[in-house]
Amino acid sequence: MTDTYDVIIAGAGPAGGQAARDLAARGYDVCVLETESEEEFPSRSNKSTAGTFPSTMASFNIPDEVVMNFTDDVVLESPNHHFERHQPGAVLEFADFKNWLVDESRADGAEYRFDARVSKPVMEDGEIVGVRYNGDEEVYGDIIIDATGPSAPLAKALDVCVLEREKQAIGIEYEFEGLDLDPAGYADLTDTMMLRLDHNIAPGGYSWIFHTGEDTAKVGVCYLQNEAHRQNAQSGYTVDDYLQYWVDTDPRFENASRIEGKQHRGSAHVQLPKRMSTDNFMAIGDTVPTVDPLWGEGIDKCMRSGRVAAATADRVLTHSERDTSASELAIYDQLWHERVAPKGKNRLFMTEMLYRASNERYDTLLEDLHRVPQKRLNAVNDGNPLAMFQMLKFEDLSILASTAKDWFSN
Ligand SMILES: Cc1cc2nc3c(=O)[nH]c(=O)nc-3n(C[C@H](O)[C@H](O)[C@H](O)COP(=O)(O)OP(=O)(O)OC[C@H]3O[C@@H](n4cnc5c(N)ncnc54)[C@H](O)[C@@H]3O)c2cc1C
Repeated sequence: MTDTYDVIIAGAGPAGGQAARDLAARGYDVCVLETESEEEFPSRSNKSTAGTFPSTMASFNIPDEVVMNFTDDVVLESPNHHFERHQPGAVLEFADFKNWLVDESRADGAEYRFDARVSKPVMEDGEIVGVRYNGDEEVYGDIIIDATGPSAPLAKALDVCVLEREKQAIGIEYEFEGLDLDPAGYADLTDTMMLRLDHNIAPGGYSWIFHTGEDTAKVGVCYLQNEAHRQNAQSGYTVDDYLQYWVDTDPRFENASRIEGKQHRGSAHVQLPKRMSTDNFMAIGDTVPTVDPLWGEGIDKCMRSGRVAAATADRVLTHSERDTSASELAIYDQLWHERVAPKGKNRLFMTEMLYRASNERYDTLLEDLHRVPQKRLNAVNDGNPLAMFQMLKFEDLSILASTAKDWFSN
């Protein structure tokens, strides 16, 4: 077993798996270190609802075999209203998807070491040249990529990204059977992905029901422990308690039961990254962090960050003089802002405003959505400031002012 590679990747999630896939396909020696055991992979890291859209499926050639259910529409719910939009999607079986990434990259020659918990960088003359894992084992590479999600042991040690506790979103999800997907008074959730804005269920965040076929669905809650959460929180409630409260009070769950062993939980940081690379090093996926602030779409973004990191590595490694210095790898940061999270700042600002709004404002927002032209909705979703401004009402000025105040004081 060689212990020196072109690229070492810590973490076999969507970001690390995709980076390994692209690099192996280009003929580089790649080694992926994953903390979980191969037999149970993914276990703790099987955290995602894994709702995706056709553009992701096509861009990364994701096969139908890892899809649990193809959906037709996206539904937004507030306490008393809903808004439906035709937007095809696919709910993946996240575990199968992660294993598919491993198989694909392995087929092109990537080497995987499971049961390999990365703890810190191996440094030489102030630069990372390898990683330490499982206590005292070491492996070396020209480029090291941290793709371990929020644990980020290498990025933290190199001071590349500082993940803020205040910006950590936590999520919990169960898979259910026996759901009533089309009761009177609610949207028909058959073949849909539904997101609900309701501080009684997810204070400072949102909840969801993603249909996975017949009478089954993925049902979850996530929120940031921010000011909006504190204002609306129920004393002593954990994220699990909120999900239980929803299940106990919503008639759609009256005859529903949890599917044994189908529980997913995890976290991601919703914040703007400052930098993502340094000498011989790039941080990708939720290590950066990369997840879309507004709707928590992380798979597409993380795979795209893996892809632009692989393209950057390819660019610097093809030179006969391999220059993997910070200034050469900074192209990754540039590509990230252009191709992974364009208008990231605007979308983050919009998200912070959205979660500060009241339940009553969520109701009026959803009523308004029926009247807003599709083109403008697309522009809002793309983070267009003018389109965002056009959605505001007079009563939003105080939210706008407090969001702006916090934004500029941080
Ligand atoms: C509850 C929940 C629901 C979500 N729903 C959706 C959704 O519907 N659609 C969507 O697009 N996104 C969703 N996301 C977001 C998406 O899952 C993440 O953005 C994405 O998984 C991040 O990918 P990643 O590769 O950066 O990191 P991760 O998926 O976190 O993968 C990191 C990998 O690194 C490994 N690892 C960790 N530490 C170490 C270490 N020290 N050494 C070695 N290996 C290590 C882990 O075991 C894991 O395999 C959801 C997230 C959560 C938590």
